[in-house]
Amino acid sequence: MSAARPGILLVLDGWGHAEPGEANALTAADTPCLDRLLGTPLAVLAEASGTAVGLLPGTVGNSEIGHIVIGAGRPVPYDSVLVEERISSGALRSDETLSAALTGAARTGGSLHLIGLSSDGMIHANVHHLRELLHIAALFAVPEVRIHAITDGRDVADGTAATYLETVEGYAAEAGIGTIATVTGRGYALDKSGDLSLTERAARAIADGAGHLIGEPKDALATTGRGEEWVEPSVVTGGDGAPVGPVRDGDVVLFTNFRSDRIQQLADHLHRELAARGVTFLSLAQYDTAAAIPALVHRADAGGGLAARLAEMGLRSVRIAEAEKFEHVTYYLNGREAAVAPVEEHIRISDATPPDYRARPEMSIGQVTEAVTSAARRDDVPLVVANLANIDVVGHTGDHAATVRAAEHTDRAVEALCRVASETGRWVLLVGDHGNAEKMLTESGGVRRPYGGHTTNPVPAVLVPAEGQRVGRPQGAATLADIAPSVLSLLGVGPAPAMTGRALW
Ligand SMILES: O=C(O)[C@@H](CO)OP(=O)(O)O
Ligand SMILES: [Mn+2]
Ligand SMILES: [Mn+2]
Repeated sequence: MSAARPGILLVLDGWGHAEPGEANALTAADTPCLDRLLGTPLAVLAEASGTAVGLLPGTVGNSEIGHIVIGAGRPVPYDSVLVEERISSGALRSDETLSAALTGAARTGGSLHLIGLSSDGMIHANVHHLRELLHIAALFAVPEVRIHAITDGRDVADGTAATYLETVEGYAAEAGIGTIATVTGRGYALDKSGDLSLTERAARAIADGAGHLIGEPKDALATTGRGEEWVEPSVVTGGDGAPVGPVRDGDVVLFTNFRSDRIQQLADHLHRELAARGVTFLSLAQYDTAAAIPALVHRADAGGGLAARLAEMGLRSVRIAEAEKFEHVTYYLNGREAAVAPVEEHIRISDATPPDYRARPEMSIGQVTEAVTSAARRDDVPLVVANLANIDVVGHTGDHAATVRAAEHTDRAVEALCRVASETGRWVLLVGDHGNAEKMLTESGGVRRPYGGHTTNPVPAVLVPAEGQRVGRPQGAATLADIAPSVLSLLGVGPAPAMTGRALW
């Protein structure tokens, strides 16, 4: 353990590692500061995807599990793994909550509505889970199942939604039950910025069958000029031209995303309207909704990590991020603990209207940098934790040039913060939470497409020691589980008992 020094933990969101190449926006960018840091012996590559962080093997990393594991100091089984286990073991078929709801629907003639992201991006959902859910609905003789498909274009390449809709229709045909009733882009249905005008468009299509009327589900894909994330809320109509599946009193609604943060806004919006009409609400995994929606699969405990240790030792930390990543440096880093410990201060840099990030790759990084600087200048704050969102958020646009600029803005911010750290006797630990911008192109069937999704690549983790601070070189393989023990060691504190990671420096 090194002598205690205050520090700054900087999460560069979406900062993955890959060899230089046409797809790599990070190596294409002019980033002299980051390049220098990555060239020091104190830089290491850390695993941030798959089983190293509690995901299924070969699954790309994501911000939630990335920040959960950075905070926990150990891999934590993610909701996708827990859902997968309940489905593949067949246990979901005998789930009491689900059985009661479906038995009720079969008895009263109610419909089951399945609402979720229709892709296998494995960040928010897995469309293949519908196969089991439709099979279970058939087992319970539910009279009809309406599928409200949400198109992706963010976790998976654009131009793939038609394939996923076909997959859903194939599972419905195989189960002998299920019709796609609405098709809506995730930009509307999975908004998390609080823009309820977007949520309302999705809710009107799902709840009332009000939206762009279409004959076939795939007809919805022609409604967008800006990628499948923005397919207009569309309603499939039957031969008589009437919508095939609005929610009616006494129906059952089951949300099929295993990740909460983006679907919870729609879930709460629909619950406010429909629960009073005797509609039963369920979610496949546990959600952080205002409404109490029974979950079929419960979360693993992610507590007992960095936040608990800092509170135990009375070490104050200031957490800083833009709105897009604020929950990540607070709620998720704290192990999905909503209570704010007395030794924590949270600063949310809120951007009035989320612009088209391609036009503003700098986002609000200037304000974030200012907030980190003023916290670093305080001597009652041993730890400042911040997330620089640009590389991931702009990376999700799939726009290579904009992402290069986002990386360059990030580089200038890191350079400024390293200078502040040096002036204030602090170390700086930089780490990615998963990859994104190092892969901006994908290829399938010989066709190359822009790709804004995450990767399974390792992420850089690099320490800039405080003036005169003696540290060791990282040895052996590293994962995100090693970050919390490293931060605690640099603060002169031992790891929390539950931590399986180790101090890298
Ligand atoms: O934007 C999101 O919701 C996901 C991608 O779907 O990214 P992240 O895990 O970085 O939040
Ligand atoms: Mn992220
Ligand atoms: Mn992301």
